[in-house]
Amino acid sequence: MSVNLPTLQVIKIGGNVIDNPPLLEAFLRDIASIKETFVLLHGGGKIATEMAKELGITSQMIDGRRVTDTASLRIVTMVYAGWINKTLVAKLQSKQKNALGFTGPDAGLVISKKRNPLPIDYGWVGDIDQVNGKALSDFIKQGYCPIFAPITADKEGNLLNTNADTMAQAIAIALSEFFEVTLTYCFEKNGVLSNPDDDHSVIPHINQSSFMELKKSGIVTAGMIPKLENAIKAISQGVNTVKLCHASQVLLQEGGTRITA
Ligand SMILES: Nc1ncnc2c1ncn2[C@@H]1O[C@H](COP(=O)(O)OP(=O)(O)O)[C@@H](O)[C@H]1O
Ligand SMILES: CC(=O)N[C@@H](CCC(=O)OP(=O)(O)O)C(=O)O
Repeated sequence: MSVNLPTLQVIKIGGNVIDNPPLLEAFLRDIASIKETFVLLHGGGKIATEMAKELGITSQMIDGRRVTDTASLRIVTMVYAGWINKTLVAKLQSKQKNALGFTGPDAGLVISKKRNPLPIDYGWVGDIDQVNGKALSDFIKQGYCPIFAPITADKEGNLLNTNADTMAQAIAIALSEFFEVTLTYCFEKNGVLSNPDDDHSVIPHINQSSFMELKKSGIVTAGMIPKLENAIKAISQGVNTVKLCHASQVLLQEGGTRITA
C-alpha cells in the first residue's frame, strides 16, 4: 500500500555561491519564499581555503576532499560551524524563516567515523555512519528549517570534517522515510556540463552508467566526481528527485541536470 508522504526540499549550496554576495542574497530570497519548511546544507570549502591561507596553512585536496590535520580542523570548524552557518541562519531569520543551525553532533543528528588512514590518510575526515532521521523530522514538523554545517563527530566525541555533498545525500536518504524528498545541489554552473567552458552545454540526465563514461573521458572532474557519486547514491536509496543546477534556478522545475536511477 503506498502512503502519501509530505514533500520536503533538501537543498545544498557550495562555497562558490556562499562567497558571491549578490548570488547568495538572491538564493536566500528564493528559498525563503518556499512555503513549507526545508533543509539547507552548506559547504564553504573555498572560504576555508582562503582563511587557511591567511593563517599561513596550506590546504591539500585529494579527489575533492580536504586532507584535514588538527590546524585545518580548527579552521574548518570555525569557518563552517561558526561564520558561515550563523550568517545563513541570521539572514534566513531576517527573511522570516525559522532557521535553526546544526552540526552533526547537535542533538546527536549525524554520527560519523574517522576515515580509515589507508590507502590515503585524510586526517580528521569523517564518513557518515548514522543519521537520526526521526529526530530531524521532528524538528522539521515543529516548523524549523534546519541549516547544516559539514562538521560531524564520532562516538568518541572527535570532531570530523565531512564533505557537504555527502552530508546532503545521507540526510536526504534518512528523511525519505518521513517525506517525499527532492534533493537539489546548487552551485555556480548551470548543471553538469559536457564542455566545462560552455555554460550552455548542460547534460539534462545522468545515470550510473553515463556517469562512469563522463568520468572516464575526463568530462567530469574534481569536486564534481563526489557530487555525482552522492547524487546517484541518493536516487538509488529512496530520494524521490535529485537535481544539480545553478543557485539561481533553485525554484525552477526546468533546467539543470536530473539524476535518473
Ligand atoms: N563536467 C562538469 N560540469 C560542471 N562542473 C564541473 C564539471 N567537471 C568538474 N566541474 C567542477 O565541479 C565544481 C563543482 O564541484 P565543487 O567544487 O565541489 O562544488 P561545490 O563547492 O559547489 O560543492 C564546479 O565548480 C566545476 O569547476
Ligand atoms: C572532507 C571535506 O573535504 N570537507 C569539505 C567540507 C566543505 C565542503 O564540502 O564545501 P563545498 O561544498 O563548498 O565544496 C572541505 O573541507 O572542503
